[in-house]
Amino acid sequence: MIRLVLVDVDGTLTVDRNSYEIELSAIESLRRLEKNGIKVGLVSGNSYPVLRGLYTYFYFHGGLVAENGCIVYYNKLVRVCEPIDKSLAEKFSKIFSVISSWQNEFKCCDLSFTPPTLSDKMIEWAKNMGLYIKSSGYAIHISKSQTGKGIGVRKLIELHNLDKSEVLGIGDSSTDIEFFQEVGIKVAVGNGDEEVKKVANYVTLNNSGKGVVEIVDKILKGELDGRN
Ligand SMILES: O=C(O)COP(=O)(O)O
Ligand SMILES: [Mg+2]
Repeated sequence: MIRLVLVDVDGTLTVDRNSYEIELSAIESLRRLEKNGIKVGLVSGNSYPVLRGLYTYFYFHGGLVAENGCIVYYNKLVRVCEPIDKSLAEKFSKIFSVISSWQNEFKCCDLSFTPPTLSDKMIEWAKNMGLYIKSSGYAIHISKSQTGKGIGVRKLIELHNLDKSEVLGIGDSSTDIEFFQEVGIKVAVGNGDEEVKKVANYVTLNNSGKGVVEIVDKILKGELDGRN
């Protein structure tokens, strides 16, 4: 029985993968889940203040995982990663002529940069610095420990006292692969990265936010957890 649905933000709740426009029908759909007793949570590389704001006003109650797994909130705030040296934001942006996100001021452990294109030189630099580097398709992320959304999702599910089989996750990019390893039912949106679709139990026909609407309908009809 699905008791918790965890949703990525950029590229999954938006109208498309290169957009910051929230697909409002996806929010309305997820609210229907909550009305049917299935809590909804957010999982993203965005900072805690951004995610807490979205979570509050979307009126979801399943908690959140911010900074690509490093910050977890569900009735209480838990930091799961080691803090990063914030001076790396300026260093990385100078070396690779990328823009340090305004959100980095409000982050502890995961720093993000645009444009999101990861180069071999960046990967080599991160390796030499002992840093973890990845791209969500919206931003490049560096962090100190081998973070990834999975460690935050595991903590959130623990705070819910649920089994992973009771949790469904929806995502679009390679940063959602670690997330998917911690949930029972893995859903990739139709326009998601090929590597995410490969590990998904289900790929929506629709893209991004419309894909969320599609999967919510299936959940409410009991089509995804063997109820019919
Ligand atoms: O890259 C980001 O900061 C946000 O991306 P996500 O919500 O898809 O994790
Ligand atoms: Mg995403």
